[in-house]
Amino acid sequence: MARIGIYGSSFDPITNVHLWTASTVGRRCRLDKVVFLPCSHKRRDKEMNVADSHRWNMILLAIENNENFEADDYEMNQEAWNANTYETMKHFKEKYPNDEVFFIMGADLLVDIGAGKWQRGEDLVKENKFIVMARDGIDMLKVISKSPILRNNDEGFHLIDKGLAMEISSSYIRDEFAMGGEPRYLLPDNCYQYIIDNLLYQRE
Ligand SMILES: Nc1ncnc2c1ncn2[C@@H]1O[C@H](COP(=O)(O)OP(=O)(O)OP(=O)(O)O)[C@@H](O)[C@H]1O
Ligand SMILES: O=C(O)c1ccc[n+]([C@@H]2O[C@H](COP(=O)([O-])O)[C@@H](O)[C@H]2O)c1
Repeated sequence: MARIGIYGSSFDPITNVHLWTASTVGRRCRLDKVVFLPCSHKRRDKEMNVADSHRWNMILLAIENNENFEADDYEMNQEAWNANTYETMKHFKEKYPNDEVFFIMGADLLVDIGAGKWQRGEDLVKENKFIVMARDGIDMLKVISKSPILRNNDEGFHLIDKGLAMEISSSYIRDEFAMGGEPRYLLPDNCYQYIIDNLLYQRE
């Protein structure tokens, strides 16, 4: 039985922190693979800044030399954005029926699920396992104990403190490109070059 982590994000663009957190979690939780799952541009709660194809191509470039990393375009291929993580996890548990599947996320998302902001949040928590990475300023145990949705299902949460609060956000990189800055060392070289070649994240 393999252990598989599903890492969902907009990856707009993928950054070195996405890669570093994926490899840290992979090692610490003995995952056989981490699946990078970009969300669809049809998502209603967040607007994407470049086409799905660009976000997808950059993920492929970023993970090309790591045999434990894979990308999956399941959410990008959904007809409409009726998708949510509950349905996505159902899909992956069906795709890997003999394996153990985890959803990987930062503690900021634990706060959102606990506050009831996710679709079918209670079912999601009841029926799935999560690897939750600490983020500065968030007390994960307190978040769980204070949320009725989370506290009665807390055996599904594997809490990880990466030991280093490295923060590189996609929005910071986008802003740097838009303002003529130099975010070169915050993302893989080939992704940086892809952005330059395709004139992405430029000022309007
Ligand atoms: N430094 C970090 N430590 C732990 N988890 C992180 C870190 N950065 C991002 N994550 C997690 O990665 C996932 C994807 O986050 P997201 O795509 O919003 O990243 P982002 O780079 O902050 O994007 P944006 O700036 O566009 O909002 C979420 O689960 C988030 O909690
Ligand atoms: O299922 C939901 O209701 C839901 C609400 C917000 C975010 N998510 C998922 O959480 C992951 C990270 O989201 P975000 O906002 O950090 O890009 C991504 O895989 C999203 O599809 C899921």
